[in-house]
Amino acid sequence: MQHKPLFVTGIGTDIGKTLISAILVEKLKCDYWKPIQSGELDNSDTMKVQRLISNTTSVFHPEAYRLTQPYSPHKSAALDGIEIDEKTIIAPKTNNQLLIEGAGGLMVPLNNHALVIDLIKQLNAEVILVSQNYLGSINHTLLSIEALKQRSIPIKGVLFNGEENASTEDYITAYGEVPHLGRLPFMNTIDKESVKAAGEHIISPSA
Ligand SMILES: Nc1ncnc2c1ncn2[C@@H]1O[C@H](COP(=O)(O)OP(=O)(O)OP(=O)(O)O)[C@@H](O)[C@H]1O
Ligand SMILES: C[C@H](N)[C@H](N)CCCCCC(=O)O
Ligand SMILES: [Mg+2]
Repeated sequence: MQHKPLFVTGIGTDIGKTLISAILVEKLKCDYWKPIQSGELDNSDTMKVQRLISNTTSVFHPEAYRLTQPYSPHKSAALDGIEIDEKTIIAPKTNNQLLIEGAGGLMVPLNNHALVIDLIKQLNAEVILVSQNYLGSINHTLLSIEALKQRSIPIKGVLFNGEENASTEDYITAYGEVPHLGRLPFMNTIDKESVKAAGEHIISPSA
């Protein structure tokens, strides 16, 4: 059976999407695709995930846009003298489960009319939302869930990253009516071995 793509997004940038994508890619042996890379082209998210996984099944698909500057994609594109055309961003063909990593959070602009959340809808993907515990994260997580629901985008669940806060996690999953997909503790060492072992903290999103 062909699965819908899984789209790993977060409640903001730098929230742990790439690390969690690596753990999921290793656990599910799925393919990885980062459609838009802004900056760090010599150490892209695709290269980071590639370095952290051990299985030989996962295929890494080339980015649709490789932008040289580390900003919101709409700004990075403008600085490179181009405009992102979201309609040209087509999921790569594969018989394997495809995991897609977004850029920043849901309402990050691709150009002056389309946001990351519009791309998720266009790609007919299901979302894994990465949240992290900080004062204000309940608001950011529930707003993200609300935006997805408003557009009828399926939510596989919320994955919590870092320090545990059980009451926050309970509130988010109860009010948001979304599955809790586990919590990744802070990792002192990030390498192939620890990424493989970290799979135990994550509940495989149900089919
Ligand atoms: N659980 C964790 N333990 C240790 N370090 C972590 C953890 N989660 C994230 N980090 C570190 O925090 C930084 C940001 O994480 P990451 O690159 O995964 O964020 P991101 O959401 O993918 O950012 P972007 O929006 O740029 O794609 C990285 O250096 C990553 O290794
Ligand atoms: C460059 C960075 N690492 C991400 N890829 C893009 C983050 C864009 C955030 C925009 C915003 O929400 O203000
Ligand atoms: Mg990333």
